[in-house]
Amino acid sequence: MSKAEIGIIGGSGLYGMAGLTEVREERVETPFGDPSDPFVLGKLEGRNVAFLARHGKGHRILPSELNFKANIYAMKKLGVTSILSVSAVGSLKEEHKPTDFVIPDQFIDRTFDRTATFFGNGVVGHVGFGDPICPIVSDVFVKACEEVGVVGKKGGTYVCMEGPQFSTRAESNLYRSWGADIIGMTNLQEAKLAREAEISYATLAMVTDYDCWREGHDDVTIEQVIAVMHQNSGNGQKVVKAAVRLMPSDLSASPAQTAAKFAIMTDKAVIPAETKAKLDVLFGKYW
Ligand SMILES: CSC[C@H]1O[C@H](OP(=O)(O)O)[C@H](O)[C@@H]1O
Ligand SMILES: Nc1ncnc2[nH]cnc12
Repeated sequence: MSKAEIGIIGGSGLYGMAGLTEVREERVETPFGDPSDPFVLGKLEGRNVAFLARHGKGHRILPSELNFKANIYAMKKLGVTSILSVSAVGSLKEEHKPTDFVIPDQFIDRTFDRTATFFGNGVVGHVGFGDPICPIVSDVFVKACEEVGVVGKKGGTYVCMEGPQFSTRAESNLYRSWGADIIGMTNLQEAKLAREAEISYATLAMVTDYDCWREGHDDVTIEQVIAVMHQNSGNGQKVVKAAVRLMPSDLSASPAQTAAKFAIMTDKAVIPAETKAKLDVLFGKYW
């Protein structure tokens, strides 16, 4: 039975959601191990939501240590069809100022220590990822920002770096020369796995700093990130609440909802039973 329709992943500085009713915590078991934390299930704006603190309560899990597969699988198991992700990011452009929100629509991958596919172990699949963000959820975030009265810029390229150290100045300038807008350490793997799981995914990226490229300006520090996040997490929660209300209950127009339909290359007859059992929640309807 589906327990939640809309998933919310809270990043650095967003470890809970105000305004939930009928709140209960639930540990979700997955074949990939434990998600970052127990899920907080409840109602927000009359909708069933599932909140997950990406780095766990108390911020215990490094970006490279995140069990992205368990987090996204658990969302699918709960019945989630869309994910509202919230993240802190550095700005790579003058025009994106600390406290601005950006809703990115592209990624550049600079990670090297993560796996981000549910396929493998006898089943080969390839989903399209040319447009990695769901346009419907992205629009919902843009409209929610307008309603709340905060700057919410539609589109932009998010560089996903490995971390946990911040970038060197040479790297930061390289990403700028590529035309990238913002930088963070977490969103690409979530977006990839959400796409395989046919969940519509978008991110509300909260600019906290100018990374380390801006002359005459201090390089990013964690103190700065936390100070801006504290200042902004109230607005972030207001935007998420409005986004939950604005989310269409029918997302069938989103390409994400059928992304795996033609993805599986492997002859169904040769997919190992164990792999099928493990991935049944995700792809059972296709075999
Ligand atoms: C706290 S600064 C670096 C940290 O913040 C971002 O996390 P999240 O995306 O979960 O908000 C960034 O990706 C890094 O993990
Ligand atoms: N400058 C930065 N680089 C990477 N991740 C970040 N998260 C917040 N600010 C960041």
